[in-house]
Amino acid sequence: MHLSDNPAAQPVADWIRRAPKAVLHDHLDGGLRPATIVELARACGYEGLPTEDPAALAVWFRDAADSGSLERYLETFAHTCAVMQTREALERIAAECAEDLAADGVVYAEVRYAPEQHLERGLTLDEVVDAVNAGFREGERRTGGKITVRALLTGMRHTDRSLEIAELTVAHRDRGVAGFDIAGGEIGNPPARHLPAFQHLKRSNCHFTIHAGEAVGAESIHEAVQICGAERVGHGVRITDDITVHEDGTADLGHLASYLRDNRIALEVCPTSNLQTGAAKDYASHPIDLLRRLGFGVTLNTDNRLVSGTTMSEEFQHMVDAFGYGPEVFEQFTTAAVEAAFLPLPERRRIIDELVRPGYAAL
Ligand SMILES: O=c1[nH]cnc2c1ncn2[C@H]1C[C@H](O)[C@@H](CO)O1
Ligand SMILES: [Zn+2]
Repeated sequence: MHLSDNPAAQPVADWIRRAPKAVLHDHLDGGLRPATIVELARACGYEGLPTEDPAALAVWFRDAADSGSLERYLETFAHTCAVMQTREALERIAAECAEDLAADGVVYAEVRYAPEQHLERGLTLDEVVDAVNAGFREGERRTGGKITVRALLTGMRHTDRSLEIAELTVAHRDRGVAGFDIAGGEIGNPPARHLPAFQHLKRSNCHFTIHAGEAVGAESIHEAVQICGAERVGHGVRITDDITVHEDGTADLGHLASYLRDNRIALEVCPTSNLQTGAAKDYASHPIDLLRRLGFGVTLNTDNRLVSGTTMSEEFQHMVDAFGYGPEVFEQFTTAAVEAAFLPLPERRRIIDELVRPGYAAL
C-alpha cells in the first residue's frame, strides 16, 4: 500500500498527544518545518525547491518519498540539506526541531544528522556540531525544559568519512553528542566497510547504532551487530528473515534473532518510513507487532517527520488503528527507548521514574 492511498494528517486521540514519548531515531535533515525551508531557500538563493508553498511542499516530500525504494526516498534530502549550510540555519532548524518534538509530547529525543553534508558554504565539521548543539539547547530552553535532546552524528555509508565522523563524535561527547550512526543507501554499502570507525568508537567507549535490515535482510543486521558491534539497530525489521512463524501463531527464532531478543538489542522501528521505502507492505502486516509479542526491545520512531509526513503521535495512532494498542503498550515502547538511550544510567532512570511512569499513570 502506498501512503497516498491513506488519509493524510491522521487525526490523533487526545490521550496519545498527552502521553510522554521518547524518540531514538529522528533525522534532523528529514524533519524541517516546510515554512522554514521556503524562508531559508529564499535567504540563501537556493532555487531548486519543487514549490514555494509550504503546505504543497510538505505534500511533495511525502509523495516523492513514497516510492517503494530507499534510494529514491533519500533523493528528497537534497532539498533540505541545501538550506542547512550556515550556522544560523542549523541553529534555527535544531531549535525548531526540539520545539516541535516537545509540542508532540516527546520528553527525550536523540536526533541524528550527517555533519559532512553541511560543509558546502565553508563551515567546518566542528562548527556544524556546535551550531546544531546550540540550537538544541535553545529549543530546550524555549520549551521550559520539557524535553532533553541529544545529537547522534551520522557517517554516510557511501562516502569515506566515517572514521573522521567517529572521531568528531568522541571529541564532542558529553557536550550534547551522545553517539554515532551510519545511514544512507544500504544496498552495496555494508556496515563492515566502516569498521575502522566502529573500532575507534569501541576503543573510546562511545555509543553507536547502525541503520541495518531496512533495504537488506538479516545478513546486514548480523554484520552491524556481530561484526561492527552496534548497540542498537536502526529499523532492523528484516530480522523477520530469521524468524519462522507457524500457522498456529507460534514462532521459531534463528540464532541471530534470539541474540537480538535475548540481549535486548533495541530495534528503532519506524513504520511509516518502512511503508514508503518498501520495507513493509502496510501497517497491519508490519512486523512491529510480531517483534513486540516475541519480546524484542521494540521502540517506535518517526525516522523523518517531514519526509515521511509523520509525528510520534501519528505513529502511535497508526499502531492503535492497526493493532488496537492501548497506553500500556506505548508505555512499554517508551520505557524500552529510554532504557536503550545513549545516556548515563541515572539520567535514564530519572526520565523513566519522573516523566514516563507518572505520565502514563495520569492518562
Ligand atoms: O531510513 C533511512 N535509511 C537510511 N538513510 C537514511 C534514512 N533516513 C534518512 N537517511 C539519511 C538521509 C540523511 O541525509 C542522512 C543523515 O540524516 O541519513
Ligand atoms: Zn533513519
